[in-house]
Amino acid sequence: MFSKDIGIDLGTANTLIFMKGKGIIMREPSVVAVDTRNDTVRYVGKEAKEVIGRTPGSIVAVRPLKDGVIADFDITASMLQIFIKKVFNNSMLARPRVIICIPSGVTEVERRAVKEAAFKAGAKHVSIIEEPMAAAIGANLPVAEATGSMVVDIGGGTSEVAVISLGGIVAAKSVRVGGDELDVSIIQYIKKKYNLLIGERTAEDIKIQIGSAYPYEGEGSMNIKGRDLMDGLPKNIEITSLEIREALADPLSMVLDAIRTTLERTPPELSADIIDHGITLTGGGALLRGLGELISKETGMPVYTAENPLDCVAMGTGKVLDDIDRLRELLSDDTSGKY
Ligand SMILES: Nc1ncnc2c1ncn2[C@@H]1O[C@H](COP(=O)(O)OP(=O)(O)OP(=O)(O)O)[C@@H](O)[C@H]1O
Repeated sequence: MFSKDIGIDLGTANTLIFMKGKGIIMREPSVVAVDTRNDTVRYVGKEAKEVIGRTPGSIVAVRPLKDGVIADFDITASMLQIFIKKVFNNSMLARPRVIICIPSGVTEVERRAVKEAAFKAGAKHVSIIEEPMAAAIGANLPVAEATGSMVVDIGGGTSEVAVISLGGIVAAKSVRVGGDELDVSIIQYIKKKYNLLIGERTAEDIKIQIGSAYPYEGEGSMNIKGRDLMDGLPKNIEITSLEIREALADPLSMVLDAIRTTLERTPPELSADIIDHGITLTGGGALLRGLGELISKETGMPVYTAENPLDCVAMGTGKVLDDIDRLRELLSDDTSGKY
């Protein structure tokens, strides 16, 4: 029977599902709202994200993957099962083959556990692919060729830097700094400077609207709302793009350090290729204004942002599904030879 194989980008911020023959068919935040009275999952994805910070005491919104690791396995597994069932409208004609990309920091136990969750959701075969490899494939880098390609995937919880050649990762570094950490830095900056407490969603909004890594044309300011820590009352303040750039400088310097370290570990022949072809940015963090300029200035390399950076990892899993006979060797755990 015809089976619709799927590729899953199980990210700390977003989960995307690619279906063979259809492309990306689901994009949902990796968020679950749990009713603590009976430990049941009440909402997942977009619905759950909407209720973050607004739930009554008994319903808690959790992000089961945090800082690039699986913080709560059972909830991750339930979320994965709900997403898989959702894309098949709860009716699988035939059991699908699944390729999952998980944050690279996860342990062997977590890796096996994620596979188990996919099996429970009805998968026939489950393979894992390394995140930077999937990102590079999704960004159309020539990963299988004898040339060095450098990818920097900046997600919600982690930033993964890798140099890939001949289908393998030659040098890599992963840091637990991604878009979430940028949001936290904004919260801390505003708290310290203005004694104002803002929520995670407001911080992300500020980052997307006026955040930057490098000066840009049309710099501006934004009116934000929070709770004054002195008198506990709601308050408005005006914040400028310059201040936000200052707030983001520290976490961004950690990403820059990871890029420098990876470049230092890269064999000279491949370094020469990177000078020629540049560094490719993927992941939602790549959308931060001026990030390419900053990395280019600090490394002296040309930097390109992939088209649709948020989709690269899911597209990468999809390309492997589409061309499994040729690309099977890029899966990190397909030792059987029988995909
Ligand atoms: N326009 C934008 N400017 C800056 N950051 C953005 C923008 N759009 C999205 N982001 C950030 O991108 C991050 C999510 O990226 P992505 O979906 O690639 O992460 P993920 O794959 O779920 O995480 P990970 O790779 O760590 O598992 C969030 O932190 C989000 O705030």
